[in-house]
Amino acid sequence: MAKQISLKDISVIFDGNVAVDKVSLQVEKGDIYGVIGFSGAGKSTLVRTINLLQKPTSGSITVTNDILFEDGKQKIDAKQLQEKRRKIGMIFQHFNLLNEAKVIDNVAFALKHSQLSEKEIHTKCLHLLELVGLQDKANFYPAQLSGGQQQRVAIARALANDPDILISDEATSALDPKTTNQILDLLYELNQKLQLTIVLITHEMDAVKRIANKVAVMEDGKLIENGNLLDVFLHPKQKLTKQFVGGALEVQHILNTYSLNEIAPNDQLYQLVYGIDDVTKSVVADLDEKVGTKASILYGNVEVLGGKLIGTLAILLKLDANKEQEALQFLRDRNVIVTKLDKDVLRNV
Ligand SMILES: Nc1ncnc2c1ncn2[C@@H]1O[C@H](COP(=O)(O)OP(=O)(O)OP(=O)(O)O)[C@@H](O)[C@H]1O
Repeated sequence: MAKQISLKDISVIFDGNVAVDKVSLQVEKGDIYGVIGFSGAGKSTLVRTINLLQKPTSGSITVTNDILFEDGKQKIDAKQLQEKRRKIGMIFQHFNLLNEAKVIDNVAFALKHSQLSEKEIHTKCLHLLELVGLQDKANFYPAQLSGGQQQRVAIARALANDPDILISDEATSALDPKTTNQILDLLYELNQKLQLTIVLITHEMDAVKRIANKVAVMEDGKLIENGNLLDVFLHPKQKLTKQFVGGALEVQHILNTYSLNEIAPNDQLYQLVYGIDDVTKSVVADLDEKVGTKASILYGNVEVLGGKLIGTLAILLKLDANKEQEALQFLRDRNVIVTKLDKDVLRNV
C-alpha cells in the first residue's frame, strides 16, 4: 500500500508546554486511521500538522509524496500549500457551516477558487449532496437541518475538491449515538467508494471499532501504541489502551456495582478478551472442566471488530496460587488475553 501521510518525530510546543511529543505515524492510502485519547492528549494538534494548520516545532511531514515540513521549515510555497490543503478535507465537531447560506451554497463555497463554471459547480454540488444522502435539501438553510444532516453538508463540502484525505476531528462528538453511527457508516462508505484515506480523531473507542482498520493511542502528547485495529485490540500493551479496548470502562463500571468488598483477599478478578471462531466452544466451560475451576462470570460481551467476533468477559476465580497459574496458562494457550483487574483500582474508577 502506498504511503499517504508520513509524520516523523513531530513535536509541537506551546510556550514551553509540550502538546505533541516526538510522534511518528504512517498512514497508507485507503486507511481509516483512528487517533484516540482523552481530552488534551494532543490529538487535534498532531493531526492539524498534516495540512500545516499547526506548524510543528520539529519533525518532518510528507503528504502524498511531497515534503511539507522538514528541518524546522515549511518546504512548499504558499500556493502549493493552498493546493495541498484542498486535497485534505476536514470536518469538525461543530460542522462550521455558514448559517446564512443555503446548503448547496455551503458546499459550493469550497469551489469558489476552482476553474469550474457556475453550472459545473452547481452540478457537482448536487452530486456531492447526493453522495451524502441530502439531494432533497439543497435549498434548505443549515438551521432547518438536524445535527446529523448538518454534518453531512460539512462532509459534502469537505469532498468538493476531490480530496485524497479526510480529517475528521471529533466529527460525531456532538451527535446522538444513532446519528453517530450513521455518520460513521457514511465515512466508511466514502472510504470504500472513493478510496478516501481518513484520519479519525475521537475519544470514543466505539467509533474506532466501528470503522477504523488502524488505531493510534495518544496520552500526554505521546503516541503510546499503534497498529492494526485487531492487533491492538487483542494485544493491548499499555494501561490506557487496555482501558480503551474491550469496553474496559464499562466493565469497570459494572464491576463496581457489585459488592467487591465481599470478595476474599485471595479471590482474583480477570478480564478475558478472545476471538470467537467456534460458537460451540465456551472458554469458561472448558476452563472449569479441564482445570477444575468454578469461574464466576461477572460481565460478558461479544462484538464485531474488523469482521471478527470478539468476546470480553470479567470472571472471578477462587483458587490457590498453583491452580491459578494453571488456569491462566490454560487460557493463554487458547489465545485468550488475560488481564488481572485490580480491585482497589476498580473502586476508584
Ligand atoms: N493554540 C494553542 N496554544 C496553546 N496551547 C494549546 C493550543 N492548542 C492546544 N494547546 C494545548 O495542547 C494540548 C493538546 O491539545 P489538543 O487539543 O491537541 O488535545 P486533544 O487530544 O485534541 O483534546 P480535545 O479532544 O479536548 O481537543 C492541550 O494541553 C492544549 O491546551
